[in-house]
Amino acid sequence: MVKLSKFKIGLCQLSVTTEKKTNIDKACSAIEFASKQGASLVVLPEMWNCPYSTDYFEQFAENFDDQESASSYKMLSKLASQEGITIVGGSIPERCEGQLCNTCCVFGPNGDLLAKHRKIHLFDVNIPDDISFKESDIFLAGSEPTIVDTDVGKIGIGICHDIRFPELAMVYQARGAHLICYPGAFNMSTGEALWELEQKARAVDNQLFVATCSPSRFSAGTYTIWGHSTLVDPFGNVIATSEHDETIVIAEVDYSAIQYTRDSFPIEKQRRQDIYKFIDLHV
Ligand SMILES: NC(=O)CC(=O)C(=O)O
Repeated sequence: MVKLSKFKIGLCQLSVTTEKKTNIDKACSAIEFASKQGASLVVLPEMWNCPYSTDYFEQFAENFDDQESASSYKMLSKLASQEGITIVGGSIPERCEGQLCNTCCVFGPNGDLLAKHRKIHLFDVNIPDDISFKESDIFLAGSEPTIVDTDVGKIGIGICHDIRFPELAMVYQARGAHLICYPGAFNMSTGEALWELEQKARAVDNQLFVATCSPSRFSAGTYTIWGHSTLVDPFGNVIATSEHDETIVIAEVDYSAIQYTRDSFPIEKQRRQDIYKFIDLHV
């Protein structure tokens, strides 16, 4: 049940250091700042507590069941309840049964964990003379879509490369999502070419809001990050965005734009399942 159909969102584009405590302190201040600006939903970047680099993931990983050591996880839960807001906690490396996952935790206003999304599509890429990265050397892929009912609507979660798979966004749309949040860390070449395009495509195809949140460009590690955390509406308009520096984007989400867009272009009613013979995405 949506309590707020019009609210402010805060996208915290943080610069990530090699000191975990510094990263947690920065995230904590950013969440408090966004909340003071009136944000009811705050989103953090992919890998906000750890440089986006395969040499750091193991060292920064947390086991969420071990409350003593899970300092990033605990901070998010505490801040959600302290500020009375919903937090889509970007992602951090999660230690799970002897393996690592790239995991996003969502907390509600009383600090409870509402959902946990493990990145489904791992970022394995090799662009000759440009970039090579292989998340699957380190991470185990998640196997479940994650849609979560919050005070600020039904939110589907994807992590970065997950945005490239329209099927995942379609599952979220079919299950009633108002907004899809993609914490992400695109790099310089994929960022310039595809970051905004992918967001607009997922928003327009599914007639819902898309929010992304990235680390800032000058984060630690050798992977150079694109930045540009953004909010796109169901019509494909960029409601708010940023450059690549550390910043907090505050923007208004108004879910009436979803109905307006769907009434204007009733593509859901016009869909010809008889022709595409798609699998049933609603189950
Ligand atoms: N972190 C990622 O998944 C990066 C990605 O998808 C990209 O294009 O860059």
